[in-house]
Amino acid sequence: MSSNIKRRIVVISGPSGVGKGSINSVLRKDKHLSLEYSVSMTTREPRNGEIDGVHYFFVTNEEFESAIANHELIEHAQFVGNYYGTPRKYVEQQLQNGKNVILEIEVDGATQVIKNEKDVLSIFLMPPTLQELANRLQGRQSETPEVIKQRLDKALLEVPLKHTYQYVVENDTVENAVAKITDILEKENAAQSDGPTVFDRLKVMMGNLVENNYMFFVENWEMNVKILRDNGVITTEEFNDFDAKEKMINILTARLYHRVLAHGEFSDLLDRDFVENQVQRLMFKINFFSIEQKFEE
Ligand SMILES: Nc1nc2c(ncn2[C@@H]2O[C@H](COP(=O)(O)OP(=O)(O)O)[C@@H](O)[C@H]2O)c(=O)[nH]1
Ligand SMILES: Nc1ncnc2c1ncn2[C@@H]1O[C@H](COP(=O)(O)OP(=O)(O)O)[C@@H](O)[C@H]1O
Repeated sequence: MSSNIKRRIVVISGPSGVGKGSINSVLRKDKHLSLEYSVSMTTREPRNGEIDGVHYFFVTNEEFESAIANHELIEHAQFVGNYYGTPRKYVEQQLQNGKNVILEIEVDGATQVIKNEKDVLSIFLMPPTLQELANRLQGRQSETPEVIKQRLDKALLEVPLKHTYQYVVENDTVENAVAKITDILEKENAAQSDGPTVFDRLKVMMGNLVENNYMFFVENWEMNVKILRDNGVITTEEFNDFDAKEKMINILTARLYHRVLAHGEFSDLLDRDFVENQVQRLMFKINFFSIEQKFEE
């Protein structure tokens, strides 16, 4: 394992039926990602084809409640009438074995993990539309119509919480979503990349774009920030630390990367015309009169 690799707890959440299981089963086949899947404990009944100890540890309410009492779970939550929880021992073992551990858990549990565990990488999966989510849930034929309705209602409560995750990834196709999540893991040094990541290549392209097309705005921004320093709005140290060109490149790269993760074809990030066109719009979101940047989507 090279020195800069940092193994992580990878929390992947998203509404029931969005495609978490489908995506995770593809990700886990990619050995270079070193992903181990945390098998959760649940009181839900097994679905057709689900195997105890593989898909879940299927337990009774009493067994689950004693696991809580014995502090055997990293987190737990109730979801549409059943308990779900992550056994601590396996996660800690896998991290010690130099593996990343995927926790496929709902939002309440994810909030506990993000709060209590260190170095968590959190990803929220979104469907292209709510109708598509309903189609997938119905298409899976794993729940009764009543439970499907309950799960769709729960989805309407979970989707607004997606911005509490570091990354929001749309599952339009499993292939596109897997490409995005693979790049995130490599970008976050949770997995070895055998060359520059898409994020790295986008940042180089963005640097060329800013140098060739936007230096007028960089210089203008530097002058405005100098006025802030002269008027005592910012300190000399803040002024000296401010590099408008680097800040613009970083802002534009991060915003475009996150925008395409949430809705778009991942390979477009390497298409110069696409990037140039998107940057023209993103430039309007930069506040050239401040060093703090607050983006509203
Ligand atoms: N908090 C928590 N949620 C879990 C755990 N395991 C599964 N879940 C979540 O519980 C919800 C219901 O899971 P499941 O009944 O398998 O339905 P699915 O989402 O349609 O696959 C999903 O959002 C899962 O991500 C766990 O260990 N802890
Ligand atoms: N990108 C996708 N496009 C169309 N159908 C999908 C996609 N991803 C998953 N599905 C299907 O949607 C249903 C729910 O997927 P699943 O992985 O069980 O979701 P989750 O684990 O999030 O509940 C399954 O029938 C699966 O085959």
